[in-house]
Amino acid sequence: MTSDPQQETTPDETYDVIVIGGGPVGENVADRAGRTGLSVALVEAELVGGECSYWACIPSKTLLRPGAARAEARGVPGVGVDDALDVPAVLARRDAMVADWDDAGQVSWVEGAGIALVRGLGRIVGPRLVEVVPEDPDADTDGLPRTRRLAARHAVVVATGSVPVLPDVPGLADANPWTSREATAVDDVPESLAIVGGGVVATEMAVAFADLGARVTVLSRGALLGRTEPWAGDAVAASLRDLGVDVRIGVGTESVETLPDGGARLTLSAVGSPRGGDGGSDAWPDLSPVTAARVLVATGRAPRTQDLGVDAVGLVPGRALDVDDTMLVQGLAPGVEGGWLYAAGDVTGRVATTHQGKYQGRVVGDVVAARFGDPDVDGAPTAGERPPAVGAEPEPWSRFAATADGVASPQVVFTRPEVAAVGHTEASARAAGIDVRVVRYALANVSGAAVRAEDYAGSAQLVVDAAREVVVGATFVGPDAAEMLHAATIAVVGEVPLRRLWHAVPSYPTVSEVWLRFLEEYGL
Ligand SMILES: Cc1cc2nc3c(=O)[nH]c(=O)nc-3n(C[C@H](O)[C@H](O)[C@H](O)COP(=O)(O)OP(=O)(O)OC[C@H]3O[C@@H](n4cnc5c(N)ncnc54)[C@H](O)[C@@H]3O)c2cc1C
Ligand SMILES: NC(=O)c1ccc[n+]([C@@H]2O[C@H](COP(=O)([O-])OP(=O)(O)OC[C@H]3O[C@@H](n4cnc5c(N)ncnc54)[C@H](O)[C@@H]3O)[C@@H](O)[C@H]2O)c1
Repeated sequence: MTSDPQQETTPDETYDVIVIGGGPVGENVADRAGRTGLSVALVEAELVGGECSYWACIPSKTLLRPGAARAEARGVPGVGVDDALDVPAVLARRDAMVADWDDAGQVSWVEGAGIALVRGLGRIVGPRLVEVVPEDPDADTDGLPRTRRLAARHAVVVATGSVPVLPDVPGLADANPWTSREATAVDDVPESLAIVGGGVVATEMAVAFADLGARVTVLSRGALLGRTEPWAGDAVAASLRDLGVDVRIGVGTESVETLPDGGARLTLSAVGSPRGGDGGSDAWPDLSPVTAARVLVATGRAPRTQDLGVDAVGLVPGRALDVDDTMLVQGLAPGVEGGWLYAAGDVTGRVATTHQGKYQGRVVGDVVAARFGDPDVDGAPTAGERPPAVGAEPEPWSRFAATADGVASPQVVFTRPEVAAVGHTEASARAAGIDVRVVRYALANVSGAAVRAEDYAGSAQLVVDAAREVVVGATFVGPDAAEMLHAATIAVVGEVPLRRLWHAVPSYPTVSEVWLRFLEEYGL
């Protein structure tokens, strides 16, 4: 740990606030932190816009959209659709959506917002001190020093995101496996793809690559989408099989052998009990080896703190940055002054979605802006509001608290069917000691579904706190379930009593009419 780096290094530049990481979260932090007149530097090692814009949300959803549009058209007689997708056109649209991996557009937004962009890899070298070096050691620094020492007068906010985890499977690293980066940036669709993992990346990429014409195998240790309702994961497993994907549940990857043609052969073993999580047979899963042109590893992500210098302030590299609800980092070493280090987004290990990270970014941006700037300055959103003292509990649901993280964060998995969920699952509500009542309804039974498609299939569920008669969780599985989720998020965050929801009349004939059915089923 650096004893007193302030005396050891003289900063080259000083800002009020330094944000490390210019992904969607860091951009939001920087924007809001500057709204009370503070000067803000945004340090970005790669592309401004982060993983989400170039290798995650945007390219993956762009690759998934054509198959979804085709399926939707097929559900309506009279609409002619080709069987195969025009793969070059799909990939060209993906390229356009990621701006050909050029961040000029985002940079111009940063500059327009008055934020100083510092390109390079940031590293904490002591309280409020950050060193920045080029990510590529051979890069031309345009006359600037190779190492720039930045000082923050008030705060450093870490928004460095996460990195994929590669499991320690013999031979896997030698097989040159893809992570989501290579999968979302694909130029040549492989003839076959073996996906290790059964979570969000695995299921979304399985649909996308099956749509693009690859022969896909999914190798999952447990039920698919293990953090959602079990019936939602089962529906995705069934639909993947309908798409021709070989879904193996309850299998582990023992070893990987690289084949002379560059492909790989994966040897499998059984994990856990014989019955997979897909509601299927009692038989052991198929453990025959899998051969594929490519392997995609989708076994989760880890907070990106490994090379961040957090040990300089007593934190453990590689671990998530633990934060309170104002996003202030906890656990600095005794003797290191506190109150200046904040974090938001994937790096906190709280929730790994862009929208929730951006929400945390707005919270921490407002906390920093109000704590260290003039919260009442013209145009500041914080006018008239005061943040809690450092370390004090913020008022829940105030602008200075990320209250929704624990109880009301939404997520959409853009598989076919889509899985959209917010708040508690039935199991997590029971574990939290809530007096749970569950209402399930088949979406095909509402008129809007029949109008929408001949073969509309889907299911939806509310988890109700029966003691308070409020919704604490909801899951929608079906075509365009994504667009039905926000009503549920509002009901959960607003703790709207069911008796008041009765007066929120869904339009006819929409699939959202399921809200009326929910309440009728509940007994209203
Ligand atoms: C394949 C895939 C699909 C996804 N799809 C969705 C989706 O549809 N919807 C959704 O909500 N979420 C989705 N996610 C999750 C989403 O991408 C993340 O939650 C989101 O990107 C987190 O934002 P962030 O700003 O915290 O981190 P990131 O987007 O990872 O950005 C962090 C930035 O920090 C930079 N950085 C890191 N370390 C340093 C350093 N030391 N110095 C300087 N810069 C640094 C990085 O270069 C990067 O630009 C997906 C994830 C994956 C992998
Ligand atoms: N639409 C979205 O919102 C979206 C899309 C993609 C990713 N993301 C986010 O990105 C993050 C990463 O996604 P992900 O799918 O990589 O993680 P995940 O946590 O969703 O799934 C990881 C999967 O890998 C399995 N696994 C873990 N270790 C393994 C091992 N050693 N061997 C075999 N299997 C193993 C797990 O059982 C699980 O099925 C997620 O937290 C997710 O929220 C979000």
